[in-house]
Amino acid sequence: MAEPVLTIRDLRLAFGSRRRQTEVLHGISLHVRASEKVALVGESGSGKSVTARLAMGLLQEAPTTHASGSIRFDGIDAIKGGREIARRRGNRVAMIFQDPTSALNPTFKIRGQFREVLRSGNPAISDADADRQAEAALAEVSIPDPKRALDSYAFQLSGGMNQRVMIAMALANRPALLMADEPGTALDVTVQAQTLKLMHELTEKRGTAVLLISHNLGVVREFADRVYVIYRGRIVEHGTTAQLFHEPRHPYTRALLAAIPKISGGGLPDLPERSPDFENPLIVHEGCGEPAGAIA
Ligand SMILES: Nc1ncnc2c1ncn2[C@@H]1O[C@H](COP(=O)(O)OP(=O)(O)OP(=O)(O)O)[C@@H](O)[C@H]1O
Repeated sequence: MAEPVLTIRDLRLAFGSRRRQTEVLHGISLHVRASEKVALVGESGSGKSVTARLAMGLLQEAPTTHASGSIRFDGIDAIKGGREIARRRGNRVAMIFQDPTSALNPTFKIRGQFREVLRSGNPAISDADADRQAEAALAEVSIPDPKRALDSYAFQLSGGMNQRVMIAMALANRPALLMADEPGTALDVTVQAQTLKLMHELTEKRGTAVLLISHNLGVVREFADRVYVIYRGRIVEHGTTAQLFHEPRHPYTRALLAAIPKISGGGLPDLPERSPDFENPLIVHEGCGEPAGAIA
């Protein structure tokens, strides 16, 4: 079996001063093997993002952060070598965030940001070569006019386009591991589903390992090979995706499964079939209550 690209053992994290600390991670252990797709699932505040940020070397330098345990990526301990891990970001390990538009720099065009990413993997790359690679990468994520996208600012592109740009950038240096923190949750559900599908296809093609962070077990069902369920800073259950869905053992996993929205195909039962007429708000459709103009 392939060696893990990421191994986290007994990870503990507390925030606060030396004298007064609050522990938020109470001994997390998980691993991700080469080419494997693993999900870390739990509700808001359970400790998913801080685990990923520690693994990316993004948190441990802060004076109010107290981390112990081990996070090994590429033979480097991220707890001790935060700077070294951070240096490798975008090269051997990359991250995709929830909101692509705010993750991109609003003051630079996509072209400049893409060149910077490619240069972090290959400092000697020329502008012309970087642009060629960027165009090919954008075409691969189905951006219709890559040249035009490169000459745009993030705010000129839709959220869905920015998410594709982020995926193209994250995978541009062929990282061994991609960490995706709730990708697309800031966008609508259709775009979120497309984002996950695209990410799945590209990482599958390239053999990139993925750690997907999500609060929604429904989202990870199609995506992940294995799932870790995190609850209040502890892994309460882990197993293959099929095991977890068919035989959930922990009550919290069962509660997460029960929270998956069910689409039965029958539509929402209590709503009238016709939607309100926004061009003629005074016309009241059956079941919609008072006309807009009637509200004092
Ligand atoms: N910089 C910080 N200082 C103090 N506490 C923090 C800090 N960052 C996170 N926390 C706390 O750590 C806990 C875990 O936060 P984390 O962001 O990892 O949760 P999460 O599971 O990713 O939730 P969400 O889905 O809402 O992002 C929370 O109680 C949060 O308030």
